[in-house]
Amino acid sequence: MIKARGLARQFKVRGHTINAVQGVDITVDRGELVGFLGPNGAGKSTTLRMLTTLLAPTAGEAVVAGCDLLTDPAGVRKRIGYVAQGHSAGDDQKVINELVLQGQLYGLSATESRARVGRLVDRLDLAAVTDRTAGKLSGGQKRRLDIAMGVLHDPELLFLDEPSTGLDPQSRSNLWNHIRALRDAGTTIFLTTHYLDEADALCDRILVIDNGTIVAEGTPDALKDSVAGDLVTLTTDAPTVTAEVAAKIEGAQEIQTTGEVVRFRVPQGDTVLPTLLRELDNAGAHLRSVQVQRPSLDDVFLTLTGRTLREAEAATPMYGGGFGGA
Ligand SMILES: Nc1ncnc2c1ncn2[C@@H]1O[C@H](COP(=O)(O)OP(=O)(O)OP(=O)(O)O)[C@@H](O)[C@H]1O
Repeated sequence: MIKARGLARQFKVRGHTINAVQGVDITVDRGELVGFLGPNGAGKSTTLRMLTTLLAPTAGEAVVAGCDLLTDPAGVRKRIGYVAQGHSAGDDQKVINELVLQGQLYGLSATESRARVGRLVDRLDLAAVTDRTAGKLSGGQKRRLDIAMGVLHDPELLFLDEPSTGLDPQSRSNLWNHIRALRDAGTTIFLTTHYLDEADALCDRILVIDNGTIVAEGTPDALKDSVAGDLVTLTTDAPTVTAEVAAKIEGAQEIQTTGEVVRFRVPQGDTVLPTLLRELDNAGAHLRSVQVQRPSLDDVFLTLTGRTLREAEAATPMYGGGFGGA
């Protein structure tokens, strides 16, 4: 559904060249829900704007929804939906009118558009608010309205830019359900996010982007497995003996002792526990607690880039502050 090769975009600002996206390869299969994860300024929106024909690439090529991005941008536009970061409906317009009008902009007749809007507002839980003005909707309802506007023409491929930014936790998980339902109904979805939990909970596959380059790609579980392994934390009355026993466990690495706490990583934390507990018992070490944690996507980012996502975001230079929606 998406096949991009060497896609790149530079910006020239006051004599400086910004390499916002540096030759990314992206493959998304039909029916997938793929997340594009990275800190602010990593190049997510710029990539999305190129894939949706809104911004010309400086280099590279792509086929999007079966059409060539460079030679048939109109074909791409017809087949995709795009929900940008900002709220797209007019605040003083009634929801129903905005939606029907949007359908007509996509070339549907008024009757056809009304019928489709009727089905969509049911699916996206907006039926109760169609007579309200868009400005009176809650954050979650607004995002669902944005999505409704983006899928009125029934696109094969939907792009969502930071769909849940600014939503409270309940509205986020509700929105995720709607995004999953769209995928289950056959829409291929490519979304950007800088939330690890969103990428983890929602996406079949994740591409991690940092400084305009894709640094990792895989299912959330495969990405986590690529980190050194599960983190085992043992609190014990005999840390030295415990660390020695841990060192003998097959695959154990990064063994660290801090006071009474011994930590190490091992590929499958839960499967080594029985052996570990038996060996510790034989060695006379008593445990006060045992914890096994799967690595998080933040661990993945840390392993790949040497920074946590939070640090990466804090370090992102804001270029004059004027490119937020870029
Ligand atoms: N129109 C523009 N002119 C100059 N620089 C730009 C422009 N658009 C984006 N940039 C720069 O390109 C880099 C990538 O920006 P981009 O918006 O793609 O990142 P992002 O990962 O989407 O971040 P965010 O989550 O904040 O939207 C940043 O350094 C940004 O300042």
